[in-house]
Amino acid sequence: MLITLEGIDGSGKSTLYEGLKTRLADLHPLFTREPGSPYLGDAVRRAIAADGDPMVEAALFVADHAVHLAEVVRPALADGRIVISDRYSDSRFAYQEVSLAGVHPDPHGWLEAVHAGWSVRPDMTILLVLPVAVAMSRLAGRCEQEHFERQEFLEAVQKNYLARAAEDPARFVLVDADRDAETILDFVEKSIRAAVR
Ligand SMILES: Nc1ncnc2c1ncn2[C@@H]1O[C@H](COP(=O)(O)OP(=O)(O)O)[C@@H](O)[C@H]1O
Ligand SMILES: Cc1cn([C@H]2C[C@H](O)[C@@H](COP(=O)(O)OP(=O)(O)O)O2)c(=O)[nH]c1=O
Repeated sequence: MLITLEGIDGSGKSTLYEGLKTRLADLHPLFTREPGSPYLGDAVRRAIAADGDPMVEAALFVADHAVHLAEVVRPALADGRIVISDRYSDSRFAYQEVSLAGVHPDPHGWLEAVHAGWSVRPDMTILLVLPVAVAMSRLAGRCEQEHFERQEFLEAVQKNYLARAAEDPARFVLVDADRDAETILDFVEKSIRAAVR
C-alpha cells in the first residue's frame, strides 16, 4: 500500500512524517520522500536552491520521481510493505502547474503525459490544509527559505491540491492542519490504521 503526505510548505508535513515513524513502528512501513531519491536527490535540491529555469526544475522533479519509483517504491511494494512518502506526484501537479504557467503551453497536459502509464498511483493521500498565512508565519522562523515559499504562490498551490482532492475524493483524506500537532498525528494514525486493516 502506498500512502502519500501532501500539503503546502509550512503545513506541518515533516512534523507529521516524523511522528508517524514512532506511531506506526509496529507496521514496519518504509518511510521515504520526494525530492530525495538515491543519486539524483541532491541535484534536485541544488536546482531548487538555485531558483533557475522552471522547466529544468520540473524535469528534475520528474527524473527524481523515476529514480524514486525504480529504486525505492516499486521494490518495497513488491515486498508487500506499506510505503509512506513525504510528497509524491501530487506535489508536481500542485506546484509545477503554478511554476510552469507562462513557461510551458500546457503544464497540466505535460504533467499528465509524463506520469501516465508508468507511475504508481497512491492508495491514500493525506492532504494537510491550512490558511496560507498560518503556514507562512510558521515558515518565518526558518533560516533558509525556498523560492516556493511566497503567499500568492502557495495560495495557488493549495488551490490546485484542493481541486485534485475534489476530483478524487476516495483517495484523499483532508486534514485540518491548523490544529495542534498531536491532534493531527492522532487523526492521521487512525486513518492509516483503518486503511491498512
Ligand atoms: N500543528 C502544528 N502547529 C503549530 N506549529 C507546527 C505544527 N506542525 C508543525 N509546526 C511547526 O511549523 C514549522 C513547519 O513545520 P514542518 O513540519 O517543517 O512543515 P513542512 O514540512 O510542511 O514544511 C516547524 O517550525 C514546526 O515545528
Ligand atoms: C516533490 C516536489 C516538491 N516540490 C517543492 C515543494 C517544496 O517547496 C520543495 C522542496 O521540498 P521539501 O524540501 O520536501 O519541502 P517541505 O519540507 O516543505 O516538504 O520542492 C515541487 O515543486 N515539486 C515536486 O514534485
